[in-house]
Amino acid sequence: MATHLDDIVAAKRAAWSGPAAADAAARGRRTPAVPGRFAAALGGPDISVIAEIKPKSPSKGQLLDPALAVPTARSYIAGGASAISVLADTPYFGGSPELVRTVAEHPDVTVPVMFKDFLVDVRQVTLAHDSGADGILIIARAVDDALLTDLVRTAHGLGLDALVETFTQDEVDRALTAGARIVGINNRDLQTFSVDLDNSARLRRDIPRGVLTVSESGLSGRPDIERIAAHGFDAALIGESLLSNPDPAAQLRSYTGVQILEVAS
Ligand SMILES: O=C(O)c1ccccc1NCC(=O)[C@H](O)[C@H](O)COP(=O)(O)O
Repeated sequence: MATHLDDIVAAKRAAWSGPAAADAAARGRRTPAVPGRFAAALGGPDISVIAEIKPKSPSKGQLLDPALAVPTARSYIAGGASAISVLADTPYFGGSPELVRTVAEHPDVTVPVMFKDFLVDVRQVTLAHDSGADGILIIARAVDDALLTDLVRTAHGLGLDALVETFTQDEVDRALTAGARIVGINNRDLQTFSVDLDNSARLRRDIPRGVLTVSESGLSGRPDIERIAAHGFDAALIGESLLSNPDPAAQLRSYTGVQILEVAS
């Protein structure tokens, strides 16, 4: 059965199938990328939060007026977010590369920004770079091994960090083989939209030390954050629960000081 991800990826492949999409890239980046900036923001003894700006989503519908992206980024930073993820996809998530640029280039945005799209073509990495992002997200399931490796290498070559999102053990293995230095584990099943935090717990075990880990999706409340920190995650990627909270800064502050437990691997 086709998943929601399959539909999104098919649309993205169609959009990037010709030369026209490449014209959307390249308006030039205002300041050079600082290699490792995004990854460095996720290090440290306490759990980091990548707070997401996602105007809408297939699972939750409308979440944020894109015109409020910068004020939202300000409250995320006031609450202690380590980095901000901005959706670059328009049809399904209501973001755009321009929205990434608006947030990344704003003088009040002092933390690294991740370009969040569905990558199916290396030209999208250039687009992310030119949009002022410090990191990209690559969904392992959306690409084959050769393209996964190419996307990771291209990102590193341009001074961007790559967070490779996985959902199964096989995808974790593929991410590590492709040279991922940051591995994300999705808690959301993109076929049913059900969320299971145990997926993070299961797949975290065999990820070696030295690779940063991010638990993604469906996280809300300090108990969730403490739970993933107890499994050794360096960071949490959080969107919907922050966007539906009238005071996201207070929510983020409530996660302060959650220490990451050492894992055996
Ligand atoms: O969020 C969705 O509904 C979604 C649907 C189909 C593909 C991907 C989707 N989300 C991508 C994400 O990575 C999440 O936005 C991110 O992990 C934050 O999740 P949440 O805190 O649950 O908003």
